[in-house]
Amino acid sequence: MQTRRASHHVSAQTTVFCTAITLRTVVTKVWKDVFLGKLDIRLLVDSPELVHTERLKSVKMTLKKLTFVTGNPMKVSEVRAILGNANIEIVNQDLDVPELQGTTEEIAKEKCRRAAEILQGPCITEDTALCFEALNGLPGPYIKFFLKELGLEGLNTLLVGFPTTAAYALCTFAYSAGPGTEPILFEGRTDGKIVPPRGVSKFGWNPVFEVNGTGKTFAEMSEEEKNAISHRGRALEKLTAFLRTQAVQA
Ligand SMILES: O=P(O)(O)OP(=O)(O)OP(=O)(O)OC[C@H]1O[C@@H](n2cnc3c(O)ncnc32)[C@H](O)[C@@H]1O
Ligand SMILES: [Mg+2]
Repeated sequence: MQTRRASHHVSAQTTVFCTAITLRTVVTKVWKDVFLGKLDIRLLVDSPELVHTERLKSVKMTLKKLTFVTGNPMKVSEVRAILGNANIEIVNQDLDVPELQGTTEEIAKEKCRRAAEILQGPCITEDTALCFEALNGLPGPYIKFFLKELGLEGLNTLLVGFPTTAAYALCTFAYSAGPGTEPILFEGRTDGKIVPPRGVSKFGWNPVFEVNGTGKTFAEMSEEEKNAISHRGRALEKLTAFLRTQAVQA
């Protein structure tokens, strides 16, 4: 009788011990993934029911949420429309991130680095440049200030006397896996020319940018038409392809 009770006691202890070891292994693996940046900790909060690492990996593969740091609601709406069926939810954070002077790459990387530091987590940022061939690529990343000071007509006046009005729109997305990691860039470009304003003026310099081969400015296109050929659409194609490879390696 005593022997039976003792063996029962030992087997209960063994079960508790094994469960503790298993739990410890799972928890250690999850926190290691979080620490190494393989797993966004917010996924744990969003999906507390998923405690098995294999299932957590599959959550990462779907990349449900991505924080897009921007103060521009039109960018958010275009990105959401373009990513519509890519199974990625864009969460917008309007943080006041300083934009440095420099090349489009330097500006994009530094902005994303700072955004990830403020957020203490992964994020994407985006910079849009409008580059005039006659001006060796200027205003480029400084288009926001030129547009604000000169207006749509002024962007045309700027090119009077130059032999070409050729221009291109350049969109640079930067992705940071978290603070302390080097942002990765994804560029998209659309070629066109600067023309007197045409179409509905809802977003930035859309009315003065006529896309090559279409005879239309961005402001004369439907959202779908613009997104299919835009600098933003092309950059997002590269970003989503990258996110898919990340998921495969997870
Ligand atoms: O917070 P962020 O993301 O920096 O938003 P922002 O509005 O400051 O954006 P940028 O620094 O990239 O400046 C780009 C300027 O070009 C404008 N712009 C950006 N994308 C555009 C697009 O697709 N069509 C027309 N104008 C655009 C935008 O309104 C800004 O005036
Ligand atoms: Mg900006």
